[in-house]
Amino acid sequence: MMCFDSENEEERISRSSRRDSRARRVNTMEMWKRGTLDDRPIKERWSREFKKPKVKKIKDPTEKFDSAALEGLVLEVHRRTCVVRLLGGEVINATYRAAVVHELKEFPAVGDSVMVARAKDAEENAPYSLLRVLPRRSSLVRPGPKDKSRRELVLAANVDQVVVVSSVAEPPFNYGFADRFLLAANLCQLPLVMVLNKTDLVENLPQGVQDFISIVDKFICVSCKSGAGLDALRDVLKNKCSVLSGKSGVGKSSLVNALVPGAALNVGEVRSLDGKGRHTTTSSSLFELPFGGRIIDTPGIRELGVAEMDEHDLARSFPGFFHNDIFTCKYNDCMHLNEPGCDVLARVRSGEIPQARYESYLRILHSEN
Ligand SMILES: Nc1nc2c(ncn2[C@@H]2O[C@H](COP(=O)(O)OP(=O)(O)OP(=O)(O)O)[C@@H](O)[C@H]2O)c(=O)[nH]1
Ligand SMILES: [Zn+2]
Repeated sequence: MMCFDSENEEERISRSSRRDSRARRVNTMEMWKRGTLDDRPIKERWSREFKKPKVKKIKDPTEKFDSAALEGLVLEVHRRTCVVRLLGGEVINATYRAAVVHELKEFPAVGDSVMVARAKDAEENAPYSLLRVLPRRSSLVRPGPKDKSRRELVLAANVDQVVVVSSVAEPPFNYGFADRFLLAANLCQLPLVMVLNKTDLVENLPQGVQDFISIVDKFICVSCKSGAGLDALRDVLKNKCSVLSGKSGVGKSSLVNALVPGAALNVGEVRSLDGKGRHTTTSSSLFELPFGGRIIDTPGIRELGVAEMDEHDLARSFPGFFHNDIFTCKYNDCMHLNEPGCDVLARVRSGEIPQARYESYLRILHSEN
């Protein structure tokens, strides 16, 4: 007895439409043999659009606006609005419309330079609209495939360096977090600076941490409590735009407060029940440093939901494994685990690739989420 549950029904329909298209092909063959084949391009013969062309008018996002567009810097990004500081210093809210986002294939990110304007006949307190995101000099992008709406998630724009704040104790050094930022920074060709906070709590750095900092571009040991290392950190941040990230509890707020008097971030704030803390998923904040430069305080890559990289992409593009992206392992799909002819393993054994870098790769490869 046949059973037509919904799944079978679907299958049956798809099978029959396959049969139809096969029938059409057969007909075409017949017509060709008989010399009655309509040889107009397939578009002309079949397509509804061709018969009734629909010309899609691309809206000019500026048409409704005054020519007096103003330039500004994005300080925060929310779901539909962003906080922009205009060149004149005024801080405003600008909404970004789907059309703009569609045209840019991109959402605005903290650190972007943008053009905003008010609608032509708007009142004084009407909101601004975002017209354009000016070209980016660099950006920190979440590693992994683009998400469903096929956009890259830019964590911060126009940045010079990525600064990861970790604590050496309480909570202990978080390798997974550091790995992800090291990967993201390397893939975006941005230098990574590791800030090790709470050094007042330990005599010596644990061996694992020492190994890890050997593969970052720069590291600075600080203590917000004693003030040690803060001057060295100021030197590193001076006149640069740095993305700052750190897991909860490592002392990032204490650090920002020490660097930007008046930032008034809550230290040791009670966190929400879900444990994810006070950050909303898309916002970040931008702070001007009193000694020159700025910092962008971003929620972590993990908090943003890591779109896992395809593991073969990871094996091919892991920073520091291959020169000029030339894959030198014997097998194309080598994951550098124990495959014969693996050049990465050979160079880890010879010391050319630091063991810590290889371990960072393994941690990302085997991480879940
Ligand atoms: N011993 C020691 N404690 C520190 C240091 N820096 C910060 N702390 C403490 O670490 C705890 C967390 O500090 P916060 O600045 O709130 O850490 P955070 O990373 O901003 O954490 P969230 O606000 O949860 O994101 C607080 O109790 C601080 O007093 C330090 O250098 N040494
Ligand atoms: Zn390999």
